[in-house]
Amino acid sequence: MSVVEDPVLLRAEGLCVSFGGLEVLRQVSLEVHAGCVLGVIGPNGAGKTTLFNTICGFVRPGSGTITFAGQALERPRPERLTRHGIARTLQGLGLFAGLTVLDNVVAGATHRSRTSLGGALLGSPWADHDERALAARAMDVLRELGIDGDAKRICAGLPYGVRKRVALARALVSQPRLLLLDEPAAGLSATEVGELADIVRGLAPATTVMLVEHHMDFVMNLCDRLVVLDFGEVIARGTPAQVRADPQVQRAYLGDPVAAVAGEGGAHA
Ligand SMILES: Nc1ncnc2c1ncn2[C@@H]1O[C@H](COP(=O)(O)OP(=O)(O)OP(=O)(O)O)[C@@H](O)[C@H]1O
Repeated sequence: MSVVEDPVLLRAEGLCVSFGGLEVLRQVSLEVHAGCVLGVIGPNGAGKTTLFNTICGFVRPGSGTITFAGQALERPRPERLTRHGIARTLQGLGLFAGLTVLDNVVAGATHRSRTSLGGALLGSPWADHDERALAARAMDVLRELGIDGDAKRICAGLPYGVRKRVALARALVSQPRLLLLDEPAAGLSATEVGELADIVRGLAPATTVMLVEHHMDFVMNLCDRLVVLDFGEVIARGTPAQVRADPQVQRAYLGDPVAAVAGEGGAHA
């Protein structure tokens, strides 16, 4: 008998988060289907990054549950996320400025190494083998992202668009099942945004993507489904076309360019 796998890779149910008296997430529920690109949008302060932080275990919800690949993610430890099959990029990139591009990317995959710290210090044969395998894998990812020529360069001083790709490579090298991208298009030129969309579309089908983003053209063209947050609540969900036509979404963006939600060329909501 074949086992039918749940098409929902990540499910959040009834997430509530408060900081002091401020309710930042209120009963947020969503599903991320395997192999899809889900975009989370909403005005500034809507709770998007807090939602990511909750999934990653940086923020503990007051109530609610998160299930990943059918297993409850109870108190996920951020440093263990890649072991679960989840990787994340940060708004602030979080690269080691003084390290090379390659070393930054290898740092994202060290959980896959079989070498213990003791083994590495004692020069176990696994240590060399693992290091070479990780470097080869990291080079493959850099090649896929078109920045293998920068592998030996120190990150500091590289153009912002290249450093953004390094951050993406560092997340991808752990071969995550779920990739969380926090404002991946922010600060990129129009050309770079288009290239990024191609990269995300071209990811292995086994990679599911959840992204937070303000760049509406990018979101509307790339995402399979959207969830819209406003003041910590889900106010709409559906395909980009459904969300774009939703009057509540348009109202939420009043004060920001409504045209941006309507996909009429505004770059940022
Ligand atoms: N650690 C924290 N302590 C207190 N308040 C916080 C904390 N983190 C976020 N907040 C507040 O929670 C609200 C939601 O913030 P969050 O960063 O999740 O929103 P966002 O939708 O990602 O916004 P943006 O689009 O501007 O990045 C904001 O009012 C913010 O000031």
